[in-house]
Amino acid sequence: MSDAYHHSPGRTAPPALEARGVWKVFGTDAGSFGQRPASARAPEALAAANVVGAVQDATFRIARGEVFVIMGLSGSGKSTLLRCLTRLIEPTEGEVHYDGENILKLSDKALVEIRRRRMGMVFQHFALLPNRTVLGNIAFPLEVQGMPRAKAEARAQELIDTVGLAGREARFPAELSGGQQQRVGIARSLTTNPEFWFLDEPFSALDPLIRADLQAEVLRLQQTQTRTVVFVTHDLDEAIRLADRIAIMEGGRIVQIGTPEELVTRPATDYVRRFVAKIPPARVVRVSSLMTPAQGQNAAGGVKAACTISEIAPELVSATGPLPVLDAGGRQIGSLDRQRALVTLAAGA
Ligand SMILES: Nc1ncnc2c1ncn2[C@@H]1O[C@H](COP(=O)(O)OP(=O)(O)OP(=O)(O)O)[C@@H](O)[C@H]1O
Repeated sequence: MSDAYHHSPGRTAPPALEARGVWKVFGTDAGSFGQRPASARAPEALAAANVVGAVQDATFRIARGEVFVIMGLSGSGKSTLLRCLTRLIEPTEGEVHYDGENILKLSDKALVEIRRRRMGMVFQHFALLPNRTVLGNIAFPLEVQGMPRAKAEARAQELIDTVGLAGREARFPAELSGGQQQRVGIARSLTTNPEFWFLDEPFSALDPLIRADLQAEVLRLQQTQTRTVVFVTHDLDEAIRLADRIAIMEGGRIVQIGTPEELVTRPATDYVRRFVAKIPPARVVRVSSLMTPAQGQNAAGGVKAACTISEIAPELVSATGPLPVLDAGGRQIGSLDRQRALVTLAAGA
């Protein structure tokens, strides 16, 4: 995750990916839906007409390198929205721009090309090729692109090491645990070095420890090779761990988009408030939000502005006065009142 997005989410760079007024409705054709006035698109009107508004008027921008998490209860429209973004499902209405180009206007051929070269995808249940080894599965997308097998396998080997599968390259999918299979899926989705990485509930079927391992893996990969990531989950804990920003969906609509800190400290609706109620503020509130700006000399020690209050708990406990706050480069940009930070640390704990 890059610090820039915590401070000014989505505003510093031109959007890598943008959805404008995206709708996906089931139960009517796009033509007749397009003629509906706004009043006939309200949730009650859709329900009365027996139309499922799986995604309703989704509009957002995702900055390059951002981890954007789509979260919501089962049936809220997360998967459908993700599939609209990749055009695995044809939206009923709206626009989806990659670097300013609307992919809904692309020919099938151009779309396949953009998916192969620029997008990587991981799903909860996706088919590994049963007759290919781990190495063969991971090399597969490159072979599809026409890369000679030996070269593709050399690249695959690098990824095997990256995702911690070294020593298992000759195994077949049936000989792997669920967590290992997901690691193969992750590696396979990254062989082409995609700029955009889409993950749809990739860890939901795994037990909590393996799940935490793989979340850490995603964060580690993101630190070494930054991509624009769209991650779908119904697990708020996972969302908070991974996200620069989270979009919360309810009944097909995005009800709030914000950093984890914004959602916890300023929930826009009761629905969001109930979702985030169990999250201790210290886990999401950043030092930068509580500090008083100050220019100082090079401080001998201090805490990073981008850290959460939980992350600096040891420093807070041992400090005797205000703590210098440092930017990523180690320059002092503020001062943190210890008492104020301790109040946040205690809240909800
Ligand atoms: N092909 C389809 N035909 C009709 N309705 C559909 C279809 N696909 C999805 N829906 C409906 O659209 C809504 C959103 O579904 P979606 O799968 O996107 O939700 P979700 O938030 O991803 O749920 P989950 O967490 O359970 O996967 C649901 O009401 C679902 O029943």
